[in-house]
Amino acid sequence: MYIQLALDRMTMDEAIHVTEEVYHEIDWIEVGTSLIKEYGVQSIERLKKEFPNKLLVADMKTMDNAAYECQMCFEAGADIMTAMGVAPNITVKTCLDEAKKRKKRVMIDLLNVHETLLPSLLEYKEAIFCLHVSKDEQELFGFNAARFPMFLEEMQGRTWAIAGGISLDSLDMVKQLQPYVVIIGSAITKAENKQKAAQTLKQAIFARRSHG
Ligand SMILES: O=C([C@H](O)CO)[C@H](O)[C@H](O)COP(=O)(O)O
Repeated sequence: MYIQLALDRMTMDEAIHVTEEVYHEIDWIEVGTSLIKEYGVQSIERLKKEFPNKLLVADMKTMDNAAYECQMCFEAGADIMTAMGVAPNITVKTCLDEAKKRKKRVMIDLLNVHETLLPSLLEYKEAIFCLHVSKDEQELFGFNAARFPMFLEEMQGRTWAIAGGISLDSLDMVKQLQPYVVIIGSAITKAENKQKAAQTLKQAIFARRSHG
């Protein structure tokens, strides 16, 4: 199980500082959507420059304009980009094609994907799927991704990630689900002692680390 650190709602300097603090506890770095919106693709460039040895995920949440957005984020240094599963199928497919051309990958965010749409997305065997509970659902409804995860059966045999309000409290449940990637943002980035928070989370995960 890999740990992906999600960097959101902070300045670029804070993002770099947090990553330095927890560098040894995490595997992948996510340039959060909020950083990309606030600072543009320079946020991707800067994080790749600072941390060239970590795999970098650009949380573009692409909904349209796939070729252009892929070019922007991959040229800036992203190793993986995210596309929304609810986007038109041609958009998702174009992201996968663009990624393949460059030997990069796409994470398909299943946020708000209806079960009738899922089968067409599961055709993309090379994708990483992300079971995601949104920030708004977390903050306004108290949901988190480990509590009522959807599409677990469908994820069997696939490469998949889980995201949305995951913390030490929900980690036992996450471990049982055995995702390929566990995406953690606020539980680390908003903790008073970020290094300690990341260390504790990693120790809890490492106790049953199965691959990676
Ligand atoms: O994708 C995310 C969210 O939509 C905000 O852009 C976060 O990366 C994801 O939710 C992980 O962050 P936490 O929920 O704070 O753990």
